[in-house]
Amino acid sequence: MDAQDSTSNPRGMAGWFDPGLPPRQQVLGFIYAKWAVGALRAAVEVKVPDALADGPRTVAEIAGTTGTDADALYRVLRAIAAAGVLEERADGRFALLPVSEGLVSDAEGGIRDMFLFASDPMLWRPYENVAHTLRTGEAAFVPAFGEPFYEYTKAHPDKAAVLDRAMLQNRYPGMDRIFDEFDFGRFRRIADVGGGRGHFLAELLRRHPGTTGVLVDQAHTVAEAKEVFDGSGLEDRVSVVPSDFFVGVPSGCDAYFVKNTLHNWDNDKALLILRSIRTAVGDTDARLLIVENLLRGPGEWDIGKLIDVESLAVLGGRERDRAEWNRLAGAAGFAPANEPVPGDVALLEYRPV
Ligand SMILES: C[S@@+](CC[C@H](N)C(=O)[O-])C[C@H]1O[C@@H](n2cnc3c(N)ncnc32)[C@H](O)[C@@H]1O
Repeated sequence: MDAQDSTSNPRGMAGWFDPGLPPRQQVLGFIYAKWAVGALRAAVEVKVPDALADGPRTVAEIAGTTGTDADALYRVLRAIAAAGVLEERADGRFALLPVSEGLVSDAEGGIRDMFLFASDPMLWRPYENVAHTLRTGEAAFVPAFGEPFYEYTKAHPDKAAVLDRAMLQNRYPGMDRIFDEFDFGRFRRIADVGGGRGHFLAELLRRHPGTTGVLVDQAHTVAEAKEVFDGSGLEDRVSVVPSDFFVGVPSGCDAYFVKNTLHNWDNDKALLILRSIRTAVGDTDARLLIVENLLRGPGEWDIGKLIDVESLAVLGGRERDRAEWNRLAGAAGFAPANEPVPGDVALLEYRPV
């Protein structure tokens, strides 16, 4: 078995250990990731991948395009190449590799915005003080930025834009499997609660021409939904409804899709969101469709267990296993209606009771 297999490696991230060190020191290999991410983030910020999009370039050429110091740039690029993200050629030119092509701006299937969000100080600085969260239970984001994450992004439009743009790229192979396997076509009207700018709702509507959709998110986020829907041909099939999901969500839908959103919140807050949905469902048979990491059991490798610490330290949120989801949904008045497989992103269907 490949030690770096992200889905089934029984020893977690053993591929990050440095076998060149004595066993008691090998965990220092995790620190290499910090060095690599810091260098790569800088290169992505100044758009080195864009400068290489049309082919290999010398450091002088890249420094000219990106407006950077050639010596510092060379050292950063050399480090990134050593880490396997760029190619450093014998003739002194640097080139993109398949793993760096997705870091070019607007690359098809790319993840530049997601990479910049995930390595942004918003998500980075809480990691400087996860011990605060351990000692107090409070998200480390709060002492670092003076307020909770979503209040901070509401007050800082530039940071909200970093988040919202990243969510357009919040897409993994597990999600494609869900789109392919789950029959969304059986619904007439689907609400995407906390649906960001509507990227997923647009894809659902495109795949299922018989459905209509309701995009539900904060006013400043749905204000940008026109970027997704204008000119898409879907304009007549979508309603955009700015709402605070703690207060209420629109009724009249036969499915309420909530993706990568409930994990942002602790059980008390997540329950409020689910109760808003349950109120909207009323006495209909509308379904609750939760898409989140579904945690595997004790001792098993699961990337969701690492994401859980980010949810905890940044947002005070949590990833959950099946029993936790069922308890939460049950408290809001929903019963399980399918049997998703843990260990990846999963769609949990619930019916109202
Ligand atoms: C992590 S994002 C997920 C976005 C999208 N569902 C996805 O998977 O890409 C969480 C979303 O919850 C929204 N949100 C946060 N607080 C909210 C509130 N009080 N009412 C409605 N939406 C809210 C955010 O604006 C954001 O779009």
